[in-house]
Amino acid sequence: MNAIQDTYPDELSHCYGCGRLNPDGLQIKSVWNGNEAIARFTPRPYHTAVPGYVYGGLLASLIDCHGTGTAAAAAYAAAGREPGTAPYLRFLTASLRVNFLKPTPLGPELIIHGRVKELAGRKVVVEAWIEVDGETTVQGEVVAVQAPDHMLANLLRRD
Ligand SMILES: CCCCCCCCCCCC(=O)SCCNC(=O)CCNC(=O)[C@H](O)C(C)(C)COP(=O)(O)OP(=O)(O)OC[C@H]1O[C@@H](n2cnc3c(N)ncnc32)[C@H](O)[C@@H]1OP(=O)(O)O
Repeated sequence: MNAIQDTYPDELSHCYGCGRLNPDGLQIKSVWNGNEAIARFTPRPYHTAVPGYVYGGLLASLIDCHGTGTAAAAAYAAAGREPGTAPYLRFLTASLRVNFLKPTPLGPELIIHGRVKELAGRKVVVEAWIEVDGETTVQGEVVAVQAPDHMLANLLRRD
């Protein structure tokens, strides 16, 4: 199945965390399975906090962009629409909460989970957590709000 980020139009694909057109970014890929979205990410050696452990800001970014990706995938599913079709359901982070439960080891692949807690109107609340070697090390919540029409219209205008 396609990652939701691969269905975003080019103009909305430059985000540092999840833009497929940002060569310097993290290029997070969130795959929706009908119940939750999963992303996989293997931190690089330079994503270090202290030797052997992942930098917390990176972990927060993973929760952030996987949260907005989960929101988009869930919103398309709830509307019975094909992901990536216009009018675009693209979400911005209104609020991001991250709890670092234990240090996250640097080296193994991280699995980022996203599940919808609430979906109503333009707002989706997503609970997300990061699992590594079968343990949850980070837990968070993202309030994602659908990008207002005027913002999208500006970005999608082709001169
Ligand atoms: C540019 C296109 C990009 C499209 C491309 C986007 C790339 C995305 C990237 C991934 C993530 C990021 O880094 S995004 C970058 C960081 N985030 C931002 O810069 C966002 C800056 N903030 C904003 O632009 C605005 O505050 C918005 C759009 C998020 C919300 O403004 P709004 O559209 O006027 O929303 P509003 O009608 O007041 O509220 C809608 C619902 O959301 C709730 N709500 C609003 N803010 C909050 C909040 N902080 N915490 C809890 N809930 C909130 C309201 O109570 C309401 O719930 P109810 O009454 O309906 O229940």
